[in-house]
Amino acid sequence: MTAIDVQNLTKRYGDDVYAVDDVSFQVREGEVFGFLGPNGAGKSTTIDVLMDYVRPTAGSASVLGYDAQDSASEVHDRVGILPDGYSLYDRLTGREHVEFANDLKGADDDPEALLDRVGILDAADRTAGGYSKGMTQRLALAMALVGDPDVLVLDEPSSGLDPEGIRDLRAIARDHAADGGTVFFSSHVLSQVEAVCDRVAILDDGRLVTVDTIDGLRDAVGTGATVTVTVDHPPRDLTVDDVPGLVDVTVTDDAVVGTCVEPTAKLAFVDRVRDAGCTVLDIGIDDPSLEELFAAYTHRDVGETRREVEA
Ligand SMILES: Nc1ncnc2c1ncn2[C@@H]1O[C@H](COP(=O)(O)OP(=O)(O)OP(=O)(O)O)[C@@H](O)[C@H]1O
Repeated sequence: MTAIDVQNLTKRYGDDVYAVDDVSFQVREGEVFGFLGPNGAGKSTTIDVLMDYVRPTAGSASVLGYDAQDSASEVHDRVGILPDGYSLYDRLTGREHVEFANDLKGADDDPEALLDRVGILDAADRTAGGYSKGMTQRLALAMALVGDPDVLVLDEPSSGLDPEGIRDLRAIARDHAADGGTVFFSSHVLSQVEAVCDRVAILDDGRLVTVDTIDGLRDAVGTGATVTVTVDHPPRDLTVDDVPGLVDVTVTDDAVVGTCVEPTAKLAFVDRVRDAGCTVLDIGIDDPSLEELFAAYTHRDVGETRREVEA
């Protein structure tokens, strides 16, 4: 079944700011779906429409078959949201925040179990005013998990988290999907999306650029994997011209490097190096990073993409 269905969604502010421009995509139940785009791409606006925080100019959005506008309370009952830049109540403790979320959701979850799951059980009875940025984010994630929602919407969830927090977040997202739930993971941090998502939508300047698996994106861009075969000595008679999908072969004193635009070319390439009398000492494969794919799709250079990612 479709968990999230966005059809021809447009949100315009004033006469000429198209925050989201004719965007359509579907998220399947049980998948971790990455929603990727640079700052200002329209990610939060799309989420705001899903939650009926803003009304679309045109098009529609639904969650688990419920129209985001007409059935907002049914949507809210089934969605746990970690909003971008969530503000806590300084004078309430972590435990009280989870109890508050329980009240809002009509749930009866054990605050300690949830706080433990996000790694801040030891701060359960401290007031949130003294929480660090990472702890704040962890608490907001615990609140999103209240009531075991069918759909988890995470807007820039790794913001403020340390590496351990990021690992915990990924595990929570994957567990949620493994249990049949759906995760909508919006981020401008490409590596986060790559590590956890089944499929990715790329949004740029309000428009949907593509929706695909990470492997599908790689195939479509066709930038290929770099295969480095470390050898005992340079090959004497290397014949590679007839290997389909193998391009740009270079030979150094201790390695033969080829770009494979077809997965099957990798093994064939290594075989040919062996056939040329070399002993293969090591094989390294570097797939193009999501950063490079993103740059290719949005027609930016990788340096520009990196600057946006780091912003
Ligand atoms: N209330 C508003 N009034 C006017 N313009 C807005 C409003 N909300 C968003 N925008 C504009 O819409 C565009 C998309 O913004 P949005 O916040 O959805 O992007 P985003 O992809 O979530 O970015 P970020 O990663 O920085 O959070 C931006 O150009 C933004 O300035």
